[in-house]
Amino acid sequence: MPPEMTGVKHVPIPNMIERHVASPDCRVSHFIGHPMRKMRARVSYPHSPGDPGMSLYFILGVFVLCLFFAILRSLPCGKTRQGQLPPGPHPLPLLGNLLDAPGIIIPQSLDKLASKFGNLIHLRILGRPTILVGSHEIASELLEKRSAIHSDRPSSAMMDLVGASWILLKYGTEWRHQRRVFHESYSIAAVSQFHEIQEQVTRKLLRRLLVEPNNIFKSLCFASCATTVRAVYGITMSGDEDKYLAFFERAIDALRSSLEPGQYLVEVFPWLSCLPGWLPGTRFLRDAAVWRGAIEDARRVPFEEALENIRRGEHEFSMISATIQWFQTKGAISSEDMAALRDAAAMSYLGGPETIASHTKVFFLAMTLYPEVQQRAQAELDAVIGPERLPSISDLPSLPYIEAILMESMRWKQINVLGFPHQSLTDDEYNGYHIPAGSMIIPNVWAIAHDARHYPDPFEFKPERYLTEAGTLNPDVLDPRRFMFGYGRRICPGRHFSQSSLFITIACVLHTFEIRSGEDAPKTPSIFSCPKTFGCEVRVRSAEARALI
Ligand code: HEM
Repeated sequence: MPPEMTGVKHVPIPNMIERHVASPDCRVSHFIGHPMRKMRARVSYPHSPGDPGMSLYFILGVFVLCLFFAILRSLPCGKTRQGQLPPGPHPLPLLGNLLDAPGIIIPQSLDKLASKFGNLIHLRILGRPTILVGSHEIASELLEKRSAIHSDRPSSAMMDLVGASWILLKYGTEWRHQRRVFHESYSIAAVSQFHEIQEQVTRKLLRRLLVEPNNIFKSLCFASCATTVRAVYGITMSGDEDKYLAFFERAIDALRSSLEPGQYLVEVFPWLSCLPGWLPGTRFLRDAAVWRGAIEDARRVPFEEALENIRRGEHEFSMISATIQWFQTKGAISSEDMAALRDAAAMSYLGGPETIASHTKVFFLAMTLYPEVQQRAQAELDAVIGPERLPSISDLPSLPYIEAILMESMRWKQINVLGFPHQSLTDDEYNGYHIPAGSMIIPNVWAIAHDARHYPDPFEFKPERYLTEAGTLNPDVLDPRRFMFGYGRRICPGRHFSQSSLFITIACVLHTFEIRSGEDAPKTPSIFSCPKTFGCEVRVRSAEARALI
């Protein structure tokens, strides 16, 4: 992006924006007053009681047929015509390994599976072959080197029902278009345009920690959401009651509920989504209609507001304003451009804040348990930054110990023990094992992050593991950022943005505060996960530090 585009406050309004705001299928401004009520009013079930199109007998007939074929497809078999599948637990007829599914999001069960079957495990979940990959080397071979084969996403009937299939885009033209939008805003070169925003919001976080030292987790969530909403939409969030915090929380809850593993039979039998909503057992259809409203609000309302601000010439620099300028340099803006921008923005809004806040929380937990790490970090900050100023994102190369804390905070405890599933487009073979087309390939991030070959004492928080004796980053140690953001063509496009957000928060908090365990701090926290809340307090380090806040 040419440098003159960054920081520009007013851009001429392209006709496309006008058309988009006024377009009849984009009536978000109508929802602002009563978003949920209006969204719900729009949702209708595919078949009403009086609809003669589908009789109960027909539904039953289809059900029996599907059941028959599902049983046939799921009969236990470790071999296909094309070759031997990777080892794994025995699948049950019809259910496959569905009963193992809830277990695979629990580290202890993943450990058991890996010790029995190794680093490449085959399971049959929701009628499809699922390959769990427990080593970085295999994940990078399949998902990076062979990413032309394994870069699709599985579809989900529940995501379709809640109107969120745009989050799991198939590998194709639409995804490529959206990826170009992401690249334009979040590539390593482009992401520095957000540094000032990230630094400003971090200073606000420090002030809030000073005033509310006991409200740390709420403050972290607010800060990560405020950074994203400001950077993406150019909107400044006001406080805990801000509507964009509420939209975000509702949409995240909706997504979490609809993606709960093993919860919905409709994932096995997608045709169940065609049943009328009044039938007993179709509660999921009614829930989905409510969740659809929450997700659609988050997708459209802030986008419409950002466009309106641009139209009125009252906007701040943001991903939206910069991308629209970039579109203009290429010529006329198409409706596909605007849809790609809307969805890229919404994926940032829904994908960024929670992940960033969760890793920051892990950092706080580590500081309460490893005071010697905190002291060494503060010694580095005192020596490099000094008492006169706060750290900035450009200080990252001079603060290797802080960067090592960031890396260890990502590796030590995971928010999601499994990575995002990829789907194979064609058959593949790895190490003599057959990987059928349509397989879901899921990195077992928890196992990779605790692989003792790369990380001796994997359950200890040891930032020094990434450093040479001279105190510089050691390129021979596997950098957790190489797997925590996924792999290959589907790698997280927000990774550079996230790293600067995490870095500036860690550096500024350590520079100004001392983090201690609070009264209800866990004496021996679980080695597996980060507790939802834990006793933690912050105190200003010194009078000089207070003056900086
Ligand atoms: C610490 C914070 C974050 C972590 C750990 C993280 C992690 C991930 C992972 C593991 C994936 C799946 C990659 C794969 O399929 O191989 C992903 C995808 C994605 N992330 Fe992030 N993410 C973070 C923050 C962000 C932010 C801030 C944004 C946006 C600004 C973002 C946007 C996305 C998008 C759009 C995708 C989907 C990519 C696709 O399907 O092609 N993420 N992220």
